[in-house]
Order: sequence, then C-alpha cells, then structure tokens
Amino acid sequence: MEATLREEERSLYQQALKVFYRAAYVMELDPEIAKILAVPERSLTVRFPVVMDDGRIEVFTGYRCQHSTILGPAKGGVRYHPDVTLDEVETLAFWMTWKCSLMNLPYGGGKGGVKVDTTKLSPREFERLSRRFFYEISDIVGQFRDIPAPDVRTNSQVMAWFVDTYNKTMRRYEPGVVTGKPVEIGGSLGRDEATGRGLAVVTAEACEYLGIDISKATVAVQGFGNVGYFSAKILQQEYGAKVVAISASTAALYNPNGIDVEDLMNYKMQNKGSLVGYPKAQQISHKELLELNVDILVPAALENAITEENADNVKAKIIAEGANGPVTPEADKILNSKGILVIPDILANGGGVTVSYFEWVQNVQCIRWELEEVRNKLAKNMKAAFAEVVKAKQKYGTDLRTASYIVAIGRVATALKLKGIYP
Ligand SMILES: NC(=O)C1=CN([C@@H]2O[C@H](COP(=O)(O)OP(=O)(O)OC[C@H]3O[C@@H](n4cnc5c(N)ncnc54)[C@H](OP(=O)(O)O)[C@@H]3O)[C@@H](O)[C@H]2O)C=CC1
Ligand SMILES: O=C(O)CCC(=O)C(=O)O
Repeated sequence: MEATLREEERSLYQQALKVFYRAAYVMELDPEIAKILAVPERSLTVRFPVVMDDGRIEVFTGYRCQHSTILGPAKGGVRYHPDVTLDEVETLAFWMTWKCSLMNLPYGGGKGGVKVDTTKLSPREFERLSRRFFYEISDIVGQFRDIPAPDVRTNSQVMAWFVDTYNKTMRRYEPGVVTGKPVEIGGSLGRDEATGRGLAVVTAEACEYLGIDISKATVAVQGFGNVGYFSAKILQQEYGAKVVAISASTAALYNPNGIDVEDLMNYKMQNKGSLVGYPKAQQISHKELLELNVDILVPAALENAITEENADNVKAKIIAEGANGPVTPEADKILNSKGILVIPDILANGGGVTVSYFEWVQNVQCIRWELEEVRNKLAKNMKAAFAEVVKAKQKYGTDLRTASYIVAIGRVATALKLKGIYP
C-alpha cells in the first residue's frame, strides 16, 4: 500500500523526468551527471500552527525544495493551493533549475508551497499563515542561499510579510532574501508584469519565426491572474494582437471581436474576483477555450491543462506556456506531430525570474533601476534565450522544449564538472 501511494504521489516528478531524460539522450549527457541532476538536493517539510480568528488552532503543511544549487542560490516562488504536495513542489523546483539556467541567471532551482485554500482565510489569518510559514523555513533561505518569490495565490504583499518576518527573525536587514516585493520596500519596477511581458516578447519572436503577423493574430488565454492578465494585456496593447478568449477558475469567456483586457480586469475586481456575468462576451466551457481556432494559446493557470485527452483538438498554431507544466509529455508528442509550435514554460515564463534576478541585483547593490531599463534588459534576455533555443533546435533537429532543456542542462552539467561534488 505504502509503495503504491508513493508511486502515485511522485507522478508529476516522473512526468517531468521524461523531458529531462529525452534531452539527456539527445545531447548524450554523461549518465553519471544525469544521475545527480535528476534528484532534488534538499526538501524541507514543515507543519505549523496558526490561530484562526475564532480562536481555533489549525495545523498547516508547507514545503520548500532546493532542487539544485549548482549555478547559485536556489530560486523560485511559493505557491498557496489546496492541491499542493511535496511531489508538485519538487517538480516545480526541478523546472526552476532549468529555467534559471536557460535564462542564464546565476541561480539554481527552488520552490515552496503551502497546502491551503486561501479563499477560506480572513486577511489576518492569511498574514499569520504567511509569516509563520516563512519563519519555519528561515533556516534554509537567505539572499545567497535560497530566494523565494510569488507564485500561484501569493503576491507582493505576501513577499512583504516574508521579508519582514525573516529580517525580524534573523535580526538583520536582508531585502534580497525574497523577490517580488512591493516597490516601496525594495521591489523592482516591472516585476509585477515581468512574466507576462517576457511571454509576449518570446511569443512575438515565435510569430516572426513562423511568419505570422502578430498584429493580426488571435489569442486565447487560460488563467487571469498575474501571468494571464499581463500576457493578455501586453499582447493586446503593445503588439496589437486580438485577445478573443480569457478564462479564470470561475468562467471562460469568448468574443470573436476581441475582449478588452483592462475592462475585464476591472469587472473581475468589482465582481469579487469572478468573471461570471461579464456582459461583453459569451460564456463558453473551459474545454472549449483550449480548443478554439486561434493563432496563439496561452495556458497560464496550472499544470496538466493540455493532456492526451484534448491535445488532438487543439487548433492554435503557437502555444506559449505561461503556466509551469501545462502540457503533459504525452500531449506534447501529439502537438508536435500536428506541427504546433510549443514555447516551453522554462522559456515562455522565464521573464518573471529574470526580473526577480534584476530585483536581487538592485537589492545586493542598494541601487534602483528605472522601469525602462528593466524592460529593455528583460526583452534583451528573452530574445537571447529564444535565439539560443532555436540554434539548439536546428543543431539537434528537435522541438523547442527538448532544445531548451539541452541548453539548460548543458550549462548546469558544465558547472557541475568544474566544481566537482565534494565540499
Ligand atoms: N507569478 C509569476 O511570476 C510566475 C508564475 N508562473 C506560473 O504561472 C501560473 C499562474 O501563476 P500566477 O498567474 O502567478 O497565479 P495567480 O494565482 O495570480 O493566477 C492563477 C490564475 O489561474 C486561474 N485558474 C485556476 N484554475 C483555473 C482553471 N481550471 N481554468 C482557468 N483558470 C484557472 C485563476 O482563476 P481565479 O482568478 O478565478 O482564481 C487565476 O486567474 C502557475 O503555473 C505559476 O507557477 C510561472 C512563472 C512566473
Ligand atoms: O521570480 C522567481 O524567483 C520565481 C518565479 C517562479 O516561481 C517561476 O518562474 O515559476
């Protein structure tokens, strides 16, 4: 029984390993190196009490995984979600290792999570949970050890509580221990929009690569949080693309004449976070959104949105993975055989961690950059990563995901060989 449960629990990590081993095979990676890189260096599980507003105590479970610290301190967000498991957090940390390497950042990969339904917490309970979680993981984080950031259902306010808790606990000022902070307390201009902006930049590169005019392209976006909103907004406002469909957990909406992204966000804000009842688009099913006849599909919600069940029905020409792991390896094969260009998560959403790196650089040096400087540097990094991946795709005759992993694994493997394995 124990063995069966363990196998099931680890399934997301096992899926992720398939991509890693495919790239390792194509690039002829030394199997001894692969053995080291295939497993996380360290995972911490914490169980901690929080006093609820009615006086009850609830015990929550959280995790912080450092998959790799070969290229530098572990880096990656913290997710709050009822479905968070150690398997998911370790997989997300594994992906961060390859993302940071591909984006050419001096970081390894990490990720954290707390199993909690934040919709059931009051604002005070939310703050107490955040502070207590960060206190529990304070022993293993630090601006040169492991640097958390926002992810699903965490935001700059949560980062403010994290950094404050850390600084009070450790009795020192260390703003670089967390990125994605509010600008007023050491955050970087442009971090909030960074993942969406980076996605828009590489999507434009992919359009050019395929000979698609982005200003005439249609777009469907799954997820209307940080990544989905900024991706949709920037593709619409700065690249002139027509965003015809947007979904969140509450509803999926479609208007063939286009949806005004800003107008929909205002509606969401005034409608307690729900998209239901938006009068300027028709409601469709979540399944229909993914199968719309659009040029660009941006899955920007959670893992496993496109599986072998629905991949054959996907009609987009480009899939830009805003989320981490939205396409399963089985679905990937189907999409590739249909000639759909998938911009993999570690490339498409690498803009977030890139500007996190910019924030950390500013913190460590006690300086501030202008927004234009951040945006220009981000665009340059995204374009460079895209070009590098296309070069590897051509060299190895493979898809963009395998090519991205080849570039990313190559850098980590070289660093590992140079550094060796002994302390
Ligand atoms: N934040 C960042 O900088 C980065 C995030 N990512 C990844 O991007 C993804 C989204 O993260 P982020 O935007 O930060 O998270 P948010 O919590 O800000 O947003 C998540 C969005 O997904 C929606 N959603 C949840 N389930 C569904 C569903 N079944 N169908 C449609 N929409 C759904 C939510 O709906 P509702 O609004 O109703 O809750 C919400 O709009 C994650 O995979 C994350 O790991 C990757 C790189 C960086
Ligand atoms: O900004 C960061 O450090 C990490 C963002 C993140 O968690 C991700 O890219 O998935």
